[in-house]
Formats: sequence, structure tokens, C-alpha cells
Amino acid sequence: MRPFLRRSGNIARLSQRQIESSVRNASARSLPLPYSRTFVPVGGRGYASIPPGDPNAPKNSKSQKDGQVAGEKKESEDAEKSAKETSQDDTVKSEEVGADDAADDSSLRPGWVKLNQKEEKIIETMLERSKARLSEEQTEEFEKILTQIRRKGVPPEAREILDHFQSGKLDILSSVKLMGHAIKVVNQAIKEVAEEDVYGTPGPKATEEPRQKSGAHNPGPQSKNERKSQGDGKGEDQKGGWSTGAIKLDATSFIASAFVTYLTWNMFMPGENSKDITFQEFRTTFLDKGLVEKIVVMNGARAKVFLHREAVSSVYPDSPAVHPNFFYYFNLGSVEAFERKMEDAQKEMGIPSSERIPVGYQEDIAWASALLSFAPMLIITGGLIYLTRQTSRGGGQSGIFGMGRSRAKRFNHETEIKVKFADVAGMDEAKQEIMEFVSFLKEPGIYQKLGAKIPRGAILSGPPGTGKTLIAKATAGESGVPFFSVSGSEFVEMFVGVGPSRVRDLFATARKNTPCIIFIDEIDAIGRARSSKNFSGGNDERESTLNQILTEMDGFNTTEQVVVIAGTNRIDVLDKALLRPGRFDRHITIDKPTMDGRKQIFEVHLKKIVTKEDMEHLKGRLASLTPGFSGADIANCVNEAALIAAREKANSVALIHFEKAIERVIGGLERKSLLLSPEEKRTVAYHEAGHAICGWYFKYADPLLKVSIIPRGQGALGYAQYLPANGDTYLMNAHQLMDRMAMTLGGRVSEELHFDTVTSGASDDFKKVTQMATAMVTRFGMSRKIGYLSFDDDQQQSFTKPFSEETAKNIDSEVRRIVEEAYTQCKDMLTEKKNEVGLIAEELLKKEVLTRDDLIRILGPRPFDDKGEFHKYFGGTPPGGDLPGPPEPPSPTDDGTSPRAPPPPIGGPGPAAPAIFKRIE
Ligand SMILES: Nc1ncnc2c1ncn2[C@@H]1O[C@H](COP(=O)(O)OP(=O)(O)OP(=O)(O)O)[C@@H](O)[C@H]1O
Repeated sequence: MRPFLRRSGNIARLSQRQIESSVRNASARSLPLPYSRTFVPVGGRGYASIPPGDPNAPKNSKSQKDGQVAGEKKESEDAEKSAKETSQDDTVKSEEVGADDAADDSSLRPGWVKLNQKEEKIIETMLERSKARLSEEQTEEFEKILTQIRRKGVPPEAREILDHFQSGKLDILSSVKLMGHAIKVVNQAIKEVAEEDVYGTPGPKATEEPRQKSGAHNPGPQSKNERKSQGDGKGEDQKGGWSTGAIKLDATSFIASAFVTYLTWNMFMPGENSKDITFQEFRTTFLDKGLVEKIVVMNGARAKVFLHREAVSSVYPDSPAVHPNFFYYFNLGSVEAFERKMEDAQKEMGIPSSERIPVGYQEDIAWASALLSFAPMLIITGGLIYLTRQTSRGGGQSGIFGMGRSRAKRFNHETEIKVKFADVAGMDEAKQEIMEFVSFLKEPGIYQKLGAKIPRGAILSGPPGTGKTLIAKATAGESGVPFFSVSGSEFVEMFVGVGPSRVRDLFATARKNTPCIIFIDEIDAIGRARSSKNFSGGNDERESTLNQILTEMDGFNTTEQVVVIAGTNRIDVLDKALLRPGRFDRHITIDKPTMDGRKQIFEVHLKKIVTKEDMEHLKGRLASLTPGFSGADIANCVNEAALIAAREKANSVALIHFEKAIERVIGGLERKSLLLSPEEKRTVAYHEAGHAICGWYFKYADPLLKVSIIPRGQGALGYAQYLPANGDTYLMNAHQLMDRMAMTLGGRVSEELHFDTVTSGASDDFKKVTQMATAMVTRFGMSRKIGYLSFDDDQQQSFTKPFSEETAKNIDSEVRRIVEEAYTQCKDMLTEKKNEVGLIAEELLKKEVLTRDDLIRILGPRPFDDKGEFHKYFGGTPPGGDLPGPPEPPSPTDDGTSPRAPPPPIGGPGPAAPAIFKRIE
């Protein structure tokens, strides 16, 4: 600490030196040693020559005014003078200052003292330093205050501070005391100056009745006006502050902080309170003149010179060395060389050995570098303490670094969650089930008095995007009980034991907040069935997490009102123990929305969209166009439509935008850049025309919606899209399956009938047809030869087939037979309608896209009735305009199936996937 204390002790001296140097002119400042210029002693201040006068003595207002004018004039002269001022004799200076004071005394506040130039300069310099940190307005204010201080003087205590400041007798403690004192004094000074009108309005009353506030005995309109003309400064001044434009400035804190900033600045930026010199300079300037008191060798490298201050002041009165805390240093080559040089020098000077200059040795620690070397250790220790605290805060359960703490987010129904049940459309049963849970929690008595136990949990299962998370969010938003939401994957970490620990922590937190709901999304991440064939051993952590969940769900008794809701789209892989009653008692299946569900979901999302379409027709038509869409797909479509409309700079979102959005969501972008040769285009056109004609003339096929030969998405060169005539279908009979297969083969059959050769474009069609025929034989019991047996897909993928070789052969032959029947059916139809195929294909080549209306125009109305929703939305002209074309179909994925298109009929009934003419991959 020593060097630090030494520095702080030097504050005043160094400050004084800086201030003094700023008082002198530039040439004087740049003078090197020896100090040839005259030093102005501290005692030679002008104010000492002028008595402050009687504070109560009445003053003539005229003379005061004159004095003030004179004072202001003098001030400007002084300013000029100070710029030109050179180093001058101390006495001359004192006289000048005294004369100034005398001239200004008339404007002096009673009891206050006028500052001499040097003191003013000290304040100026002091505040000049602070200016860098002040705004322009603050600087302006500061200038005003300074003018007032020049004009009106300061209380005697303020001068005391400056006295201390100049004397250079400050150590760290007295600096702090001085700061406190300064704040008080400046506060007082500013208050009084402010009372007199800081903004330059003369304040006769202040002179006459210095302690009385101007408005106190002068109420009424005049006083009001006065106050107004003074910018309402009075009211603020009484509090020691005023407002300047946008800023609110407190005078006291402004000046005080400037002062304190200055002191602090100097404390840490000591500047020149020491100076390095050479041994030669040391010898000629000090040693030879007998000014050296002693020398202290610091760390064996530097010598610190202690001088006889009094002697120095008489020889070099202008030197900074007169100040007790100013030291000269010089570097030693080596201690021995230094000692030898000292010895020689003193011998030369004839100083007897008994009077030789004492030399001390001191090992000083460089605190900054010492602290720096300790820094890494301090950081590590601090870090460890922090981590220990974090760990202990987790109640010992959280493990190291809080890793075992649950990541569940707690939601407050009033704030964070904005989703309500009204935002969840088309899943009334699920909503009802969930609401029942909420009422269990809110009013358990109703159930308990009848002896019913509160269910422990519900599992929401269904395809992706069907709104499982949404309904959980709505539960949080409506239930009014704490809701903890966590994802299954958040339990999984690479550290052993973290998963179970997080489960424990989650349930412990939930129990503290009963009644409450825990929602675990994607529970299949941890709830997969435990396997006996666990060869890798890598699943141990997941299994112990699952075990912990099983334990916790068993663990809380029926009076603990904690309900666990979980979401998954793979309920089939979940561990049976998880699904048993007593754990997840309720299984709520959320399926893809029905036609009606889609309408409701469209309604929810269309509310946020600006559209002039007839809402009823719009949502019905969009719902018809989107069989197999999930809630998330619908939300995406609506948003995409708005984006398309915005891109087209439309004022509102129209039906055409929605249809484009649907096709984009399911199919991807048109690939106009993919250019086909005329021959290829012709093949594609005839291929698609074959599908279209089949769709038109087969009774049980889905009616055609659109056929196109524009390439789209990945690898699709053309497609035909159909929509189920009777809305969503959940069952398919053998006729429908046969017609669909025949229609799917229509592309290849058409190629055979119209060209010499066939192409690879029908590969996707064959895949679908095979799948359909296989399903008919192995799952739907539609083959007399195989009978009513089921050979599931999953089993077929295993190493051993669950049927004999003979059955395998029979399955093969039955699948083949069915496909051949479909082929024959298709060939008969297309041979009969060969002309129509040609018409459609040629029209396609011309227009590239044909809609249902085009087909009606060319072929006449479809010979079968289109019933239900299809007829309603696509069979006539919609309200308010022409019938817009149906959307384009989805494009296929790599495996040839549409990415989000309705599921193919193999897994269950549904609309036909678009027939796609694929290019060679
Ligand atoms: N029934 C619905 N009503 C309104 N919007 C819905 C509905 N279902 C889904 N959505 C929309 O779809 C978005 C995604 O739904 P959500 O995240 O709930 O699906 P999810 O079933 O949890 O999917 P995943 O199983 O993939 O997690 C929702 O934010 C919402 O905009």
C-alpha cells in the first residue's frame, strides 16, 4: 500500500503544480531545470490584502451596480490578461490581484470573499477536467456558475478548501475529508448564488437581505411575473437545482461532483509528483549544493532523493521540489557502482565520513503487478465459490454445476401464456378431456366426495403438427394453476445420473406448487419401451430416467394434485408401464383434422389475415383443398398466402393467394427453368392425359381436379391431382381400390397406346399400385386365395417372414393377379377413349395446365354425380366471381410419395395421391 498512500498524499501538491503551471504561460511551463522562473508562494494571495468587510453593512444599490459593471469589465480584462500573463514577481502579482478585488468588492456578497486569479484558475482547471464528462448544457451551467463565483465571491470556507489544496498537505484521509467539506461548502455557495438568480438577473434583494428569499415577502401578481421572468428558477433554486432544457441539473451535485471527480482523478492519475533525473543532474543540482538529506535505494534499482525542503526553497524557490511529497529519482546501474560514485563525489567535496549522506535500502512491492499475478488464482477461487453456492442452492439434488436441476419452465397463466382454448380449433373431444383435468385440480372435492381418484396423467398422441403442444399451452393459459413445461429431450444429457436427477427435481418442484400441471412434450425421447435386447448398454441413462418417471408418477399420492400431461407422436414406441392406468390414465388421440376440423382451424388462422373473400366459402373451399393437412400445415398455408399477397403488393389476401400457398406448401416451387424436349413433353402430356381420362370415366375413382405438365419440385415432370368426391373418406371398398389402381396405371397404358416405346416415368405409379395390391392381399383380406390373414408391414421387414414359402408364393401371385386386372381394366378404358386421351394431351401441350372446367369443356360433364363438399366448392361458381382453378398438386419426394399429401390408401383410406410422371433419377 505504501506507494499508493504516498501517491494519494501527493494529490494536493501535484494538483497545485498543475494548476500553477496552467496559470503561467506556455513558455514558463516549458522551462527545464534549474528553475529559473519565479515561483509564486502560496502566501501571496490577493484576497489577504482586502478585508471582507461587514456582512451586515447596508450597501448603496447604485454603487453596487457600478461596482458590478466595473467588476464585469474587469473580468474580461482579467481573462485577456491571464492569457498573456508571463511569470512575474510575486509581489507585483499580489498587488494586481488586490487591485482587482478592490474594484470588484462592491458586488461581493456580505461575508463572502473574492477569489484571486490564482484561485479562480484553480477552480477553472478543476472543473475544466470534469468538463470532459459533462454535456454541453451542463458545461454552460458551469460557466454561468463560475461567472457568478467570480462576481459574487465565495464563502470563506470555500477559500479554506483551496488553501488546503494549494498547501499540498493532503493524504488520502484528509482528501476524503476535504471532499466532504467541499461538497458542503459548494452546496452552500451554490444555494446562495442561486438564490440571487443564477441566470444573471440582478438580485438587489439578495444584497440587501442576503438570507431572505426574494419571493417570501413579495407575493401577488408582481411576484408571479418576476418568477416567470426568471424562468421559474426560484422554485428550483430553493431546492438547490434547476432545469436546463431537457436536463434536470442539481447545482450542488454538479459542482461537488466536478470537484470530487477532479480529486479522484488526481488520486489515481498523479501526474508529475516525481521526476527522473540522471546521476549527473542529481550531483550538480542537489548534491554539490548540499541540498540532499538522504537517499533511499528502491529494490536495488532506483534511488529516491530526499531533499532539505527549506534549503531547496531558498535556492530553487520555483522548483516543485519544495513540496514535501515531490521526489527525484535516478536509476542505478548497480548498487556497488552507485555506492562507489557517491563515495567518490563526497570525497571530492571533502565531506567527512561521519557526515556522509545516509543511504537506505528498501524493497518495495509493485502492488499492481502483485495483484495481477494473483488474479488467476482469485478468479479460480471466486469461480469455485460461485459454483459451490449454485450447487448448494439446488438442495443437494442438482449435482455439480446445477446440471441435475430440471429445465422445466414455469408458466403463469396470467402473463406468459396468451393461448386460450378458443385458439384451438377442431378437437373438441381432446379439449373436453383436458378441461376435465383442470376441473379436477380446481375443485377436487366434487370428485373425491364420490370416491373418485384424480387421474394422474394424460398422454396426447397424434401425427406431427396436430396441435398437441397447442392444447397444452391453452391448458396453461386457462387452468389458473402453475404449469411446468419441459421437453423429453431436456432430461437427456451426456452425464450419467442427470436425467433421473432432473426428473426428481421437476416433481419435487411440482409438489411444492400443488395443484399444478406438468407437461412433458415429446415424451418418446425418454419413454421408449425398455428393451431386453440392449446390446450396446448405451440406453441405461434413458432407462433410468424412465424408471424415475415411473417411480415419481407412482410416488405422489392421490391427495397431491399434480397432473402430468405428455405429448408424443410415437405412442406405439412408449413403454407399456408408462401407459398403464395409474400413470398416464388417459390416452387422448389427436388425429389429423377432418373436413370440419380444417374449416375451424382455417377460421382461427384467417382471423389474423386481411381478406375480402366470403369467409364461409373461403374456409370451406380451402378445407376441401387440403385433405390430410395438419393444423400446422394449415397455419403455414394461411401465413404463406399472406406472404404471397404481400409480395404481389395486394391490398388483401385473395383466394388465388391461398391456392398458390397450398400448392407451394405441398409441392414446392414450379421449375420453369427445367426445359423438356418436345418429344419428352409430348410423352408427359399423353401420360398425364391417360391418368386424367381414367379419373374422369372410372366410377369409383376420385374426380380429377387439375392436370399439368409443368415440372415442379423434385423430379416431377407432370402430375394429375384428384380430390375425393365425397370429402374425407375413411373406408375404401374393393371397387374403389381397383379403380384407383387402374387410374394409377393410366399413364403407362396411355404411353403404350400412343408411342412405340415406353418410358421410365411411370416408376412411381408402379410402386403405388404394388403397395395397394399387396395391402389388399396381406392386410385387407381381399384375396380369396390368401384368405383372411394379416401379415403386417413391420413383420415383413424382419429377417424371418411370418408365413411359409408357399404363402409367400401365393401372395406374390395374388398381387400380380390384382395388378394385371387393374391393368386390363385401364387398357380397356383407354383403348375405348383413345380419342379423348389425344384431345386432352394436345390441349395440355397447348396450355400446360388443365383444370376441371377445361375437362368439362372438352369431354362434357363427368358421367357420375360428384356429391358432398366437392360439388359444393368445385361444382359451381363461387359467390362473387368465376370459379378459380383448383390448386396444383403436391410434388413428390424422392421416394415418389407426396411429402405432405394425403396418405396413400395402403395405410388406410384417404384421397388419392397425385399421379406423377417422374423423370429418370
Ligand atoms: N387445432 C388447431 N387449431 C389451431 N391451430 C392449430 C391447431 N393444431 C395445430 N395448429 C397450429 O399448428 C402449430 C403447431 O402445432 P403444435 O406444435 O401444437 O403441434 P404438435 O402436435 O405439438 O406437433 P409435434 O408433435 O410435432 O410437436 C400451432 O402453433 C398452431 O398454429
